[in-house]
Amino acid sequence: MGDSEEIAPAVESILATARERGGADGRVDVEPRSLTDAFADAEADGRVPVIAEVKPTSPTAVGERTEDPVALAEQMVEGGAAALSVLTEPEHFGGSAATLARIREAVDVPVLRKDFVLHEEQLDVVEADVILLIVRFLDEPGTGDLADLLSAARERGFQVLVETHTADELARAVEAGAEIVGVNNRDLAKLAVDLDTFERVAPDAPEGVTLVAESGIQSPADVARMRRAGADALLVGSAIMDHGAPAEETDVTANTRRLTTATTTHE
Ligand SMILES: O=P(O)(O)OC[C@@H](O)[C@@H](O)c1c[nH]c2ccccc12
Repeated sequence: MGDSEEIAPAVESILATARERGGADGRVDVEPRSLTDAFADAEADGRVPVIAEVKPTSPTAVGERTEDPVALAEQMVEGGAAALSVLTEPEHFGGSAATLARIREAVDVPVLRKDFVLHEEQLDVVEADVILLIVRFLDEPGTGDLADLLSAARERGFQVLVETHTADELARAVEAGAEIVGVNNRDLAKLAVDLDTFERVAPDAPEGVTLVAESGIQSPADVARMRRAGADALLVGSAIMDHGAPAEETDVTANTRRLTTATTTHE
């Protein structure tokens, strides 16, 4: 897996199903909504660029949200989200490609397809503005090559968020030509979150790369911390979805707004 650490069993199981999952016969041809323009528009409007994630559940979540994902997505946009991320992995995250298509139809912000894409044909499952490629899971026996998948995605019109977790993975992402790089604060070997990860890895990113801090961002103080460390944008799921809380006590719009209105001096 690029390093010697064992992958958490939950992630192994996600990967095992991802390796088996087929793609689509046709080839998608996307007219993407620009992610970097959406970030710039948010900044111009005084909002922190946040990619809010529609994630019905996850291996680390305490519960599940059963509301209509389209309604949740609309509330996120209402709360100032610059873009949305939609999990399409069905078995461990409760996602679906059809849900992503419905959400993309309902909003006008860019939509990221969050999944474990390992092979080129898996790019063709659904149109999205941005697609995620996870460095740690590529360039392995039985999976695609990062640089090849990056160009295959771009040929279809996708923008690509390349996810890293270490300095070595960041170097591989840059080498492969990534322009938008995510640093995941969650270690997929242990599933533990540590915001130091972004602070450690971000300084190595070359000028001109758009940097997204991913996972574990809970509060306006966390937003401030990631922004001070150089995050151009943040990817937030759990703190907005509030998995454990009952639907009537969860205000997704307010959860999103709390983070999009954070200032760099928040403590
Ligand atoms: O719910 P959080 O801690 O705010 O994290 C969101 C997002 O970063 C996380 O869902 C994620 C980051 N990389 C992934 C890869 C696959 C699935 C999920 C993810």
